[in-house]
Amino acid sequence: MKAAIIGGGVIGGGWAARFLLNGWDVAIFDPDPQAERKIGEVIANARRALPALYDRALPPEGALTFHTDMAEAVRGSAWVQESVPETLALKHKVLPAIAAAAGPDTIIGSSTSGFKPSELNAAGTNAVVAHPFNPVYLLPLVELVGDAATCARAADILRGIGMFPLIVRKEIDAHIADRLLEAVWREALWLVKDGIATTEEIDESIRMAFGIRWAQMGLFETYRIAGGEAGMKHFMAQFGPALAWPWTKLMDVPEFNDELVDLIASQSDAQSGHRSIRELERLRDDNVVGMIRALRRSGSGAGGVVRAHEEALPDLGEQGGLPITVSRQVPVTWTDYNGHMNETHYLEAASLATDRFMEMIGAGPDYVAAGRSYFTVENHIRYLDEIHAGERLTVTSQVLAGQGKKLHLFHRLWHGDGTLAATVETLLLHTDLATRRSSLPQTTVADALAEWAARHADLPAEGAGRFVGQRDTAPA
Ligand SMILES: NC(=O)C1=CN([C@@H]2O[C@H](COP(=O)(O)OP(=O)(O)OC[C@H]3O[C@@H](n4cnc5c(N)ncnc54)[C@H](O)[C@@H]3O)[C@@H](O)[C@H]2O)C=CC1
Ligand SMILES: C[N+](C)(C)CC(=O)CC(=O)[O-]
Repeated sequence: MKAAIIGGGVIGGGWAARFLLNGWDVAIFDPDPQAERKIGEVIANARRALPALYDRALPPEGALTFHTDMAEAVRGSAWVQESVPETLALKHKVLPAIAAAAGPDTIIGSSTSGFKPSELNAAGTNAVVAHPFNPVYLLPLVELVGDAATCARAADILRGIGMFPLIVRKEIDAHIADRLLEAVWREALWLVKDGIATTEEIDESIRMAFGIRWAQMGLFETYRIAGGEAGMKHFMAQFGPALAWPWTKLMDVPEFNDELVDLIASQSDAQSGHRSIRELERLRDDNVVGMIRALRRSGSGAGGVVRAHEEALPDLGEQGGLPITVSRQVPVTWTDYNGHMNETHYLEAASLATDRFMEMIGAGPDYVAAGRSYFTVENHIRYLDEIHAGERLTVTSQVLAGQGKKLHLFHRLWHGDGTLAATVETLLLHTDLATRRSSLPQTTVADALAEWAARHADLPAEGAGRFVGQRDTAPA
């Protein structure tokens, strides 16, 4: 599949990374002579961050091309994303040119932060608003506004690249999220202009409290809890009167002049000017990845979107007659001060492979919830090669023995180029979770395991059965 990105700035670069890292070919048109460098830097950040959200590898990256002719970039694309600056006159120039080169089924999305589809399409085009959030390669939300059938097709494509389409029921200036953000932004500008707070103090008030709350429950669910046991009704009764109090200056907008720009910019420089924008982007990305990963566990918000996307990724398949039990990219957080994957994560990869193998024999989460599981009693790890951040790591699992209470596995950790990086030999015992003692597995599990053991019995397992300090013997 091919996507064309028209305008490769902050948002276009993010869209390019999102499509590319999900296996789409991406063609870019942007007249800025620096566009290729800038987009390259955004994609480098995305390669570091996006795969770290997943426990499985994303599809192989697509091909990235840059074009000096917009029609050439657009031709053959299933999706074209207009991301030129936010002026209606420019969008009116660019959208008809895109439409002229696009196929009849091509989805044309506009990243506009605030224009309505009826305004964008005044010249007879059929674009829908596909409004993303920065960084587009990490944050899932895309507000879709426009023709219902096109939005439904667009939503399917966006889910396929790990995003969360929110179809806006009626067109309105600034859609949903930007209306909320604009309200906070206006209040913040007032607070700075009136000398109530600095830019830094306002940021502290957000990140130390409601910013964390909003990421996992939003506004209404958060306030429902704030109503105590009586819930939302009590919350409304207590704080409803504040609507009539001077708690907001929303429509009383501060005058936008050089004085306001200089005031905000100088405080922002004092607050964050010691770091480059790319440094700040990496800090933001690491924090966002950590938060979304934490949300994966409960499936709340963006964590649920990543989990659903991961479950829809293609099956892992086989390698050399053995099942692939892990296929993932190595996150930066798995590396250490020696600049390679830390020893603990070799075991983590093997442990994930064991979990997957347990699922394959019918001893997955439901079996465990019913009171039975396998406990590891011994591991032997051979560290054969360094593994680096960003690499695609594959684990294959071989059954060495699988009778009675015993499950003896031999995991091989492979580099992306197919060379061996490590082996982990694991012995597990089937356990009754109520008594915490070893026990026989249920027949269905025992049968499935016996089948795998028979299938793997004649396969070589060089390096298995070794002990610490054992010397390599010369091959015969
Ligand atoms: N920056 C943000 O936080 C967000 C911006 N948006 C929307 O995304 C759109 C783009 O905004 P940014 O990426 O922030 O702007 P930007 O200024 O970073 O990038 C715009 C890019 O468009 C290129 N460009 C200018 N004229 C062009 C033309 N005729 N054809 C092709 N490319 C052209 C520029 O060279 C530049 O690289 C706007 O509609 C904006 O409202 C949406 C969500 C968030
Ligand atoms: C400031 N903004 C209106 C361009 C913001 C957005 O449109 C979304 C975002 O990423 O905050």
